[in-house]
Order: sequence, then structure tokens, then C-alpha cells
Amino acid sequence: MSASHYWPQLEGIEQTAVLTAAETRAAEQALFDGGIAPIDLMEQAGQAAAAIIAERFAGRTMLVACGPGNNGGDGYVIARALAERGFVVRVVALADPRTDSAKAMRARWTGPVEAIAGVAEPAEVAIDALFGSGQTRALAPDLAQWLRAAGKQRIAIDLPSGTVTDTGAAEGDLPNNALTIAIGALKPAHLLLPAATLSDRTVLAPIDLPIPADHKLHLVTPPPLRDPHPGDNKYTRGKVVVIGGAMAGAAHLSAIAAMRSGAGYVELALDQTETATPYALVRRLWNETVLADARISAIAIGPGLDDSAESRAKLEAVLAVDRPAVLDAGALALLKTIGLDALKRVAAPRVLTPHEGEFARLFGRIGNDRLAAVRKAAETSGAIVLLKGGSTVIAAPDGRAAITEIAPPWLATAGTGDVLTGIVATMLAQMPVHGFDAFAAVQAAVWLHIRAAERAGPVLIADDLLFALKTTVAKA
Ligand SMILES: NC(=O)C1=CN([C@@H]2O[C@H](COP(=O)(O)OP(=O)(O)OC[C@H]3O[C@@H](n4cnc5c(N)ncnc54)[C@H](O)[C@@H]3O)[C@@H](O)[C@H]2O)[C@@H](O)CC1
Ligand SMILES: [K+]
Repeated sequence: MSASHYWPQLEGIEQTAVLTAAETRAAEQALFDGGIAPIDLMEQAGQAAAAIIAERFAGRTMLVACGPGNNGGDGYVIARALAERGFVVRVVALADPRTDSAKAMRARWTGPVEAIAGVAEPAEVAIDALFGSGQTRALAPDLAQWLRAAGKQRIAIDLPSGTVTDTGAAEGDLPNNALTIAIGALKPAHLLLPAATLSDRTVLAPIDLPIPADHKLHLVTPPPLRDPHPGDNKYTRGKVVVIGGAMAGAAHLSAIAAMRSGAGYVELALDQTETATPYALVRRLWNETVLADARISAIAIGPGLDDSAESRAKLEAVLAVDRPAVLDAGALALLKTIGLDALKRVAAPRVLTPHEGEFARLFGRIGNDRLAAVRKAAETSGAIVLLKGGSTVIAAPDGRAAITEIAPPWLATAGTGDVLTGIVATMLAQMPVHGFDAFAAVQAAVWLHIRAAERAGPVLIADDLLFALKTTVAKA
């Protein structure tokens, strides 16, 4: 087993806007309307991609596979730029170029262009410039197979061919890429499963693409956490109440995670209490007065909660309190019977943190457009919805959405979701401290969860995250 990052990684991405195919086209059009020539933008894109390739794959033989559209156009630029740097480059065309820019770039490539059928010898590196953000259908199986055989390693230009830009769907048996070079901006398929798993690494080739100010989707980024200052007390650092039930361990994970994320005061309400470590955790017997304290900053409910009448009464009590609340696990099952309207009883933000099964039970089948499904769920419920998984999608009722990088797969183990719930609760409790809103608070929590998992390392168990959180939060 390897402790290093063998799951897909984003590298050096500073521009965190994520654009759909249509938004990318609109941004390009804005440039062209402003007088930039399309071939100049393509030259910039191809040169930027070639510079990245030259640095990382020095000395390898290259085979550039060009499609008929502008992705193929990028391919011709890359071939020329690599040849000028001394690389041995062959170019293969799937079909003649169809766009003006691609035609122009093919004309500037002075070497031979082979037909796909004629390629016998694979190269060390095959560059997939077949299809990019203009892909409209699945990749033909024989083409996928050809691509797999064309190089010992592959690099995808903008997107791996066969992936759907806006959903991350990827049909068929598509080959893996050592590198994907996103052109101008990240697209949803760079972050969403399964497409995101087709690349070991994803980097961004910078071009002068203007990012529309009203774009609504972005990559989850490091949160701006404020350190405590001498004037703080336990209540200014946030009081979190965690309401547990039948399985007390799950609620303990949430409560201790809330503590380790920096909450000033965490209270755990249970059906029975005992004195145990950590002694700093205040354990109380559940009754409704637990929720009567005006100093409560946020509430978490769900981990370890069964579907009994008592549990339902607890959830009803939480939903009546005008304080930020996160609902997970058992609370989501109960919410199904209470009805989503209950989330709107008070003005304070509500956060739902379902995994796929819980999501489907509450909102219906996810289908193959995870992002659209989560956005719709947030809109209809009025809550911030965080769909957990290898790449986590978060949506706010106002249409804003965010996607995480791919999380360490070691997180797929019991109890890690309970930990996330606790972190969410603390970030909600600390909204005034850090000066962010609930949508940002949830992103902060997911980011901390991923970083804590990296810190905890392979074969982590949920309890390890609790300890890893301490350093993670301190360094955020
Ligand atoms: N518009 C521009 O000027 C720029 C575009 N850029 C590149 O252009 C790409 C987008 O170019 P396009 O919009 O031309 O689209 P693509 O080059 O991605 O593909 C479009 C062409 O492929 C066909 N097609 C789509 N999916 C297919 C499939 N599965 N099997 C067979 N044929 C298929 C379409 O009918 C069309 O002819 C980006 O991904 C990026 O690489 C960059 O050069 C930056 C500048
Ligand atoms: K491609």
C-alpha cells in the first residue's frame, strides 16, 4: 500500500472558477467580440499546454491525436510547439478539421499527418486532442481502444475524450491519463466522478479567458479561518449542541469533531450519560430545555439517531429553533416523514449532509447529473445540500454550488460522516467569527475534513480524524 497521493490530484490550481461548456463558449465569445482573433486564443492555449507537457515529459516521443473541432486545433498547435522544442512528434488526424481556427492550425503544422487506421507503432506519450468541451456523444469503443494503445502514457487536452463536460459522465471503457490539461478554466468533468478518475493529475493551462463575474460554480478552496484572539471566550468561539440517540458512539464522533474543529463549548445531549473522556465534552440527558439556551450557535442532529418517536420529537424540537442546524444520517430519514417544508419553519440556515442513498430517499434518483440533482435539491428544500462521495457537491438554495477535489479514498469508512457533521456544526457556529455565510461554512468543513483525512493517512479510522483535525484547523 502506498501512503502517497495515488488518487486523482489537482495541481497548482489557483483560479477556482468552474465553467460549464456554455459558459466557456460565452467567455471565449466575449473575447472575440472584443477583437481577439480566435486563432490567437488557440495559439495561446496550445502553447501553454505544450509548455506544461515539455516540462513534465521531457525527451519522450509524442503522438498527437487531433479531432475535427477546436480541441484538434489545440492539438496541431501543441505538435508544432513540441517539435520546435526538439521533441519527436507525430500527428494523427481522426478527420479533417472543420473549424476555421483548426484548419489554420493544421496548415501551420508542416510535418506529415497520419490517418488513424495507419498507426502501428505507439509513442511513449499519446496526446488526446480528439474532443474537448464540444463533445456531444460517447466515444466510439474502437476509438477508445485505439487511444489506449497509442501511447504508453496519455495526456488529455482540456478533457479526456469520451467525458461529458458538464456532468462528469464517462461512458465506455476509457483509458486513463497521466495528465489532463484544462484549458482556461476547470470544467465540472475535471472534478466529478467518474470523469475525474480518468486522470492521475489535472493542471490548468492559463489563457486570457475572462471568468464571468456571475459564474455560480467553483472548486472548494481553503477557508479563511480567523485565529482566536485574547478577547474571545468559549461562547464567542461558538456553542455547539449535538443531539444523539440510540447509537451514542456516532454522536460522540460528531461532538468531539466539533470540539476539535475549534468550537468554544460543545454539549452532547443523550438518552443516558456517563463520565468519560474527553472531559471537556459536556454530556447531558436529553430534554427540550437543552435547546433553550440563547447562547447556542449551532445544532447537529442525526448521527446515531434511530427512527423512534423520541428521535422524531428531538428533530421536531431542533427544527423549531432559529439557529443554524446540520441534519445528517437518522435525521435525514426522519425528515422524509416530517416533510421538507419543516426546513423552512425558521429563518436560520439548514444543512443536509446525505450520502447517495440518503439523498435518493429524500429527493429521488440522482441520475447521471450529480451537480444538477444537488442544485435542485437545495432549491426545493431551501437548505444547503452537501452530497457526500469521492467528489462532494455542495449547493445553496440560491444556485451557488461548489465541488471538492477528489477526497482520499480512505475516508470511505464508518463514522467519517459523523465527524464531518461535527465539523459542519462548528463552522456554522463560527460564521460570525470567520465572517462567512453558511454556504462558505459548509465548504470550510468539507475542506478541513479532506485535509484531516490526508493528515490521518492510509487505513484511517474515523477516530483518527479527530486528532488530525487539531493540526489541520490550526494550520488552515
Ligand atoms: N473556441 C476557441 O477558440 C477555443 C477552444 N479551445 C479548444 O476547443 C475545444 C472545444 O472545441 P469545439 O467546440 O470545436 O469542440 P470539440 O473539438 O471538443 O469537438 C467538436 C467536434 O467533434 C464532434 N464530436 C463531438 N463529440 C464527438 C464524438 N464523441 N465522436 C465523434 N465526433 C464528435 C462535433 O460534431 C464537432 O465536430 C476546447 O475543449 C478547447 O480544447 C481552445 O483552443 C481555446 C480556444
Ligand atoms: K481531449
